[in-house]
Amino acid sequence: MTWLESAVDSPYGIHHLPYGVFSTTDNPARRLGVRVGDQVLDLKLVVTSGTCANCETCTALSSSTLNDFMALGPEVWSKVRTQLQDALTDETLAEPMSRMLTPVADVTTHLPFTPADYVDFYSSEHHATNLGRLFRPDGDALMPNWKHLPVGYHGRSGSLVPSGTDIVRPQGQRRTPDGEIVFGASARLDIEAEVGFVVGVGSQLGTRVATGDFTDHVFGVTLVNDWSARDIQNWEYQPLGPFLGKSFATSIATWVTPLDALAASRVPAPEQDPAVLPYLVEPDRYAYDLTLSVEWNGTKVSSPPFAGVYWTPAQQLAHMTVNGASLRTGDFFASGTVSGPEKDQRGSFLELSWSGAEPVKLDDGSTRDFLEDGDTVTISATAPGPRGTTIGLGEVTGTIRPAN
Ligand SMILES: O=C(O)/C=C/C(=O)CC(=O)CC(=O)O
Ligand SMILES: [Ca+2]
Ligand SMILES: [Mg+2]
Repeated sequence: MTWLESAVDSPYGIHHLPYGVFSTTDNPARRLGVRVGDQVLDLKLVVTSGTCANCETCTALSSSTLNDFMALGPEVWSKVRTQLQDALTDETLAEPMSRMLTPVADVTTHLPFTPADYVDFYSSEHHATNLGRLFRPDGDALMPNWKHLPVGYHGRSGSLVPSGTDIVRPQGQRRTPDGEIVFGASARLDIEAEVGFVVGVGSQLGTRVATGDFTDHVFGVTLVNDWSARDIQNWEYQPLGPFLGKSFATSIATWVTPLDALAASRVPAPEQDPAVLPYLVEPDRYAYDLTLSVEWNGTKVSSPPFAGVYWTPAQQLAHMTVNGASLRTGDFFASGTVSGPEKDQRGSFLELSWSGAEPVKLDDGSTRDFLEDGDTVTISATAPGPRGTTIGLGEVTGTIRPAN
């Protein structure tokens, strides 16, 4: 058991230990931290208090971004995680280590890693079916390729922002219902509740990553809100996919949950029919049992279940490298909007309000279809941890500011 009282029975207990980058008013330098209970453990102080003379791992842990540590690979990740768990349960270290803790309420968190490329998939069958109905009511809801490959698009990694960043309402072109082409602030600003995966270990250009090698490359998981301007998107997207309707900002949670922490949350992934091509077959097909929660101005409006998503992150990784495209440390790929079969499991407001036909009621008595200026959306998630514990993923939140 840990000596840190706030970590006992906490969704941020020693079974979790997510990594982030933080600073404080006293010390504005960005440094790596591990969240434990209601505290942040300063990894730079941990390293400097030890006797190690700049080994690769200690140098990486003294960095201002997770990239160097993520590049070291799964053996190092596991070793450091075990060492942290040992230290946090060693009573003799309680006193010296307490001096390396800062309350989470007193820190500012930043983007935890320097993003390389960013890819967003479209892997929830319920979401893709709903969007197909709403965007293309005259065609089949699912495109003919959808069950054969994880559909995705390249996003704009420079517009990934940390949780808490205000989101300025985007402006752009759209077509009015009368067919007029106009320019202005988006009137259909939406969210997408997603789960993101951070690549630690890269790969060589010209080679591919097998589904079974997922855990050799992926460091951890973080929640995503892929803000989407539906009016801009609906006019621009054919035939090359989303562009300016999504690239104005994508928010990510600032705590990265290591994959090791989610070992107990593995559950069988949905069966796939038709059978997939051999490069998408998984030696051990599993999903992660994360239940997301979407709050709109404090009202919980949805609980999207990630375990039901049709394409797994291992398949997404294999697909995005099957042509020989290389991976780099800091690459980030998101699941796509997570929507379940039930109405209160939909991961976007476009679906929840059925394009405005069924407004969503908030606890303050107001109703909404799309986002208004001043609205705040917070996405959080829980997962089962080992031995009956719970893991709480770091939340991703953002508030809408008026168009410039
Ligand atoms: O069906 C479409 O044309 C568009 C779909 C999306 O907007 C979804 C997207 O960004 C991918 C996802 O989040 O699932
Ligand atoms: Ca998306
Ligand atoms: Mg976006």
